Amino acid sequence: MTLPNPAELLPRMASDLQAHLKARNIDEPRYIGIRTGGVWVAQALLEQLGEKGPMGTLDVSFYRDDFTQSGLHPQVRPSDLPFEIEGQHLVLIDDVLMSGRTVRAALNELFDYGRPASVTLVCLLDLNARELPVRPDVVGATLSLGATERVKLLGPAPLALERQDLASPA
Ligand SMILES: O=P(O)(O)OC[C@H]1O[C@H](OP(=O)(O)OP(=O)(O)O)[C@H](O)[C@@H]1O
Ligand SMILES: O=c1cc[nH]c(=O)[nH]1
Repeated sequence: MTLPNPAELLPRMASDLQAHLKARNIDEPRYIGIRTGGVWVAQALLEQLGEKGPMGTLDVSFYRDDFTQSGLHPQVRPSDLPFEIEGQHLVLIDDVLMSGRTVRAALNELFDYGRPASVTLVCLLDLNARELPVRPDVVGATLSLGATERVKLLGPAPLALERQDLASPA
């Protein structure tokens, strides 16, 4: 399986996002990346869009539905949302969409800050393996992996995708 080069996906993602926002008359959305990989994609996307406004970052660790099983990861950092959530149009950005559970956790966290006017979801990769009714509005590429295959985004710059096989010894 050949993995796409994120740099080649970003220009179309940026133009698809612009078209999506324009169709909904959304002028000044607030951009939020999900740590870790989603923040790197958000930074690259904002650069592509020529957007200089503040970007929020979300760490959804405390909101994960497997939190009690996985415990607290040593690298958990607070979320940083340098703008109001209430009434705003949000663009939520992540690197990979697999089960949809990370996005569910992100939405729960965001709604603790306020009631946004809308949330647009952007993902670099959709792995076509959703367990929840979560679909990206803008997607870089869709891949179907084997049962033991995973992809990892390396970053922050340059961005690259790496294939991993859970069945192979580390
Ligand atoms: O749709 P899901 O099944 O929830 O999977 C998608 C999530 O998995 C990865 O996060 P991870 O927790 O590995 O963190 P990372 O971004 O720090 O690699 C990825 O960055 C997505 O956020
Ligand atoms: O392959 C996968 C699945 C979930 N999250 C990732 O980052 N990669």
